[in-house]
Amino acid sequence: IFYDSYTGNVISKDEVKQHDKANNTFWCVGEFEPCDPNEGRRVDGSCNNLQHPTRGASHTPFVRVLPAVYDKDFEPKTTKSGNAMPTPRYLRTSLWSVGKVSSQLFTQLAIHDFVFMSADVVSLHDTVKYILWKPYCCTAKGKTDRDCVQNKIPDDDPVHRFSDIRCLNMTRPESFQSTGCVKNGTVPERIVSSTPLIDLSMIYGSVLKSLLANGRLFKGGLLKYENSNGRIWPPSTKSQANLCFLNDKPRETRCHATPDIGSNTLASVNLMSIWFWRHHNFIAEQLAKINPCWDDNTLFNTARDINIAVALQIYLYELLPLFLGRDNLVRDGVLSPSFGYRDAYNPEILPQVSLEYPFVLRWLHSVQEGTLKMYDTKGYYLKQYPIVNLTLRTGFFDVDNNIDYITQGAFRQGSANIDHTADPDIVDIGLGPHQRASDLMTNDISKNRYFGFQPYVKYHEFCFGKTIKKWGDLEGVIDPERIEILKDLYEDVEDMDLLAGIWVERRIKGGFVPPTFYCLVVEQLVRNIVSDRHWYESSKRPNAFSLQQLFEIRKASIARILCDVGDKVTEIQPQAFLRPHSRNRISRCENIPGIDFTAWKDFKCNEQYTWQLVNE
Ligand code: HEM
Repeated sequence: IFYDSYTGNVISKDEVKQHDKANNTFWCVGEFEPCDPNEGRRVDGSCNNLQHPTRGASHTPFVRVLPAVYDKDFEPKTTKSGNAMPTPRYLRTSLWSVGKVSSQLFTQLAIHDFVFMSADVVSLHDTVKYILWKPYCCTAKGKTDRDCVQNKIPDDDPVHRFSDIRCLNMTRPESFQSTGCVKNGTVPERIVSSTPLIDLSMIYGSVLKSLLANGRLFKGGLLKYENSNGRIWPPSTKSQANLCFLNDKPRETRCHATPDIGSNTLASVNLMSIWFWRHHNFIAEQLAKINPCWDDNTLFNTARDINIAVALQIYLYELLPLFLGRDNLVRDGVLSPSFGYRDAYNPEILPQVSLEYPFVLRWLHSVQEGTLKMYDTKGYYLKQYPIVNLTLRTGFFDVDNNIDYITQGAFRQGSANIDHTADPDIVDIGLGPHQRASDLMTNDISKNRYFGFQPYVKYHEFCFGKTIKKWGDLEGVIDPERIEILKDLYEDVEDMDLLAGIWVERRIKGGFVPPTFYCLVVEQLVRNIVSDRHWYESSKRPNAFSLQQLFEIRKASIARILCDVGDKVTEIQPQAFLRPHSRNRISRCENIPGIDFTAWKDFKCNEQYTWQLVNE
């Protein structure tokens, strides 16, 4: 059955032909088998909501927490008085100091996991577009291409007053309008290729065909794998021309050919993808030992279901409470207060992502350290490497034991501190050799405007019910010295960009993140839980876990994953998102609890197997 990706309505073969002619079928048309209410989670995300089968699939619309605001022709809005807004780079350099301050609390591993959680619901084309497809935005040609955004650098810029760089490259976000699915002249609605729910899109992809071709081994429920230098890797592309542009050839050759090649992008996504890829196979092997008569399909589907549940369990119950506050998350319905089932499914809420959710996660760019530190297995510091030079460079991990040392560093090195300081590499290099210069956080403010987000004060009102009309109303929300800077930057408090407000807010009570960041992340997580018919804590979903199985999933931890599939990890601290300290000592893996897979023992299968053995 063919569906219009935007409206979700069934369309005819003739209409599909029109899209073929316009060369936009990939974006605008979804083709799905009829739904079976008893089927598990589909890779393409379709049929999650039985009344709206396309919702939950890729290339379907985001929701907006607040309606968009744009100027004429969907250009970014001006100030209340009609003047130009302050330039993104000027805002960034004014609101952030630059330097290196390590968190004494959180590890780099926590940041790796945050990036992986974000990557599950977005896709790389908006960045690839200005790196590869339209690299000319800062040239004269860029002035005439409507897709191009030229982020100006002021002449007195603290860094580039010493260089000739006066513009940072960017393109507008791809939308249903830009891809030709919806007519121009309507509010631009963002389009991405991942499925909107958190379902390990980076491992299994978002298209069944790709999973079958590039993922499944069709043996023992396993994902395809390769053995290189004694390590297990996801399958790699054999073509010289591949996405890993920064591989330092001829030594570095590896590039993943996984169902979603986005696994090659940021170093964090890459590492987490390698671990969760291997973790699928680890689970499948355990299940095969316990249930020797399970066929490949049963092993694969059960391993995938457990792998997704483990990822969610770790995001919700291990990662997020550390940053957002456990009590806050229980109060707001993100964490279940009990160990047992949680049946929160509501078919009236569609499985979608808010446009604001992945956007506000960009605040974490300020918590990214510029260098990855490398340690040996005994915790001796060896060396470090700039993380910005590892984007699209999978080959690096496969040489010189780098993956071993980087894995050790992930749980020993601090993240950047949560403060008013951003790492110099993140704000002046950003994309490494992919661009002459780039500032991730300048792009973030610029994207804020191209997404048409309402001003910060409107989101503050949405989240906390408090109207802010004058600078004085921000007392208690933002420190006075930050308000002083903001006053110099913006003509009026109501002009302040959403992200600028988040950047300077005081931390939330009981957690470490800005309150409006908290509000918009929680808003999405709750939507996720109630709109996902296959939510792992539910007792009513198809093939739901037994209570005993769910209790086992609750034991999952990032430390255990690294013990099971990390390279040369034999000891680690139990709470590996936190730096080791006296109550979180590095100890041997044998002491880290893990899932007991006998909870999945299939007695029918075992009876039959025993019977077979007896007869033989
Ligand atoms: C070295 C580290 C990192 C690099 C090189 C990097 C790079 C980028 C780039 C190039 C973009 C697109 C910017 C644009 O709109 O033009 C981006 C967006 C984003 N980044 Fe990062 N990033 C890094 C770290 C992080 C971290 C730690 C997080 C934590 C969650 C994160 C989350 C995001 C999110 C959610 C987006 C928006 C994606 C989208 O909406 O398509 N990034 N990043």
